[in-house]
Amino acid sequence: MVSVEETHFDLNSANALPDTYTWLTPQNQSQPSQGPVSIPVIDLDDIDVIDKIGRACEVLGLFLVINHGVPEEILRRIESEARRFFSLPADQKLRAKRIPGDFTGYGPLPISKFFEKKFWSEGFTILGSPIKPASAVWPDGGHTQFCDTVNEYQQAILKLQARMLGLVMRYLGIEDENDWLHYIGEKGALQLNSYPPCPDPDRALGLGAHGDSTLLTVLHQTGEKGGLQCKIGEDQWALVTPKPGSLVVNVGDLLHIISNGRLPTAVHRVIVDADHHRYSFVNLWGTPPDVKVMPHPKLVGPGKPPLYRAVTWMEYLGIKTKILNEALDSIRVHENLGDDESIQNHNN
Ligand SMILES: O=C(O)CCC(=O)C(=O)O
Ligand SMILES: [Fe+2]
Repeated sequence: MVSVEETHFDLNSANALPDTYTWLTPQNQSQPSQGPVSIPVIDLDDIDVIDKIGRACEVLGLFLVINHGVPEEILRRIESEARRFFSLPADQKLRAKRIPGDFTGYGPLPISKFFEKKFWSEGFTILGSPIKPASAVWPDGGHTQFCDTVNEYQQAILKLQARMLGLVMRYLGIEDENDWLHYIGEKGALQLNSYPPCPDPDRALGLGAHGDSTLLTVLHQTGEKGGLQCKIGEDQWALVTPKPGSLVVNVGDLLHIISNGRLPTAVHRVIVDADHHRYSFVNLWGTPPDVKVMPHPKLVGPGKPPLYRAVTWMEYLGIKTKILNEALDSIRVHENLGDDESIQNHNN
């Protein structure tokens, strides 16, 4: 039998793009279409922050946030721990290999299986405690520092996510925190991504187009070049140019559902570069296990039927891992606001 280690292709030492990674149409346009759209920068200290963050969520579903309160020092530490992990020899990283059906683990990003070609990236997903996968990688105690950093990073980002959710809820007219505090769980999933320099970046893709199964995703990226692109139209992508001190935030499917379709899920993808090794640290924040996510009662009413049925985060993740970009449609119970003719019967 061929072992996993033998079939593992090491992106970090490759000097040509294998066929399995080569997209037939150029993916990485050297001039990404920016169009008239620019990515909003939201200052959390801005006096009009509620309106600005709400509009950013409503228009594009993706923005940069500054004055976010996440200590610089924590961002530096997660970066250094991720570099320490990804620079390990392949066989050591593979000790935490993701087992099919599991979210946690190292390997190609979970959405890869939906795409015809492979992505020029490696990912390490941590849902729940990092101790088990990290101690498999570093059995001699080297995992402690990694786990402490992951936990601190997640705590800091969670605080930010909860603060931003409160602002967005107020924008939507949900003023009382008792009407939204139940969405806040202990922590989300953490996705560490590495995009090594690529020998033929125009024909490769770091990560294919998708929306996240989250309330809000908060992402910290390294370097000045960027790589993340946000979909702004049919085949039109805006580069999310990094801004020092900022974090990227995007609306995920859960918040889209809660907002009853008012806030769009930001569809995004990642392009790669010939020289620049980019990393991203993505906090995918969902709801507590027992919470049924559905259009918020305050956002439905006469002429505003609920567009989606209720799902828990885990149920939705399960659907997403089966049908990815069709997941939202599969739980849709009503086509459009006010369109009474279009009720879908999903019991068929
Ligand atoms: O690396 C990035 O900028 C995006 C990663 C991403 O979209 C994800 O992990 O869901
Ligand atoms: Fe994503």
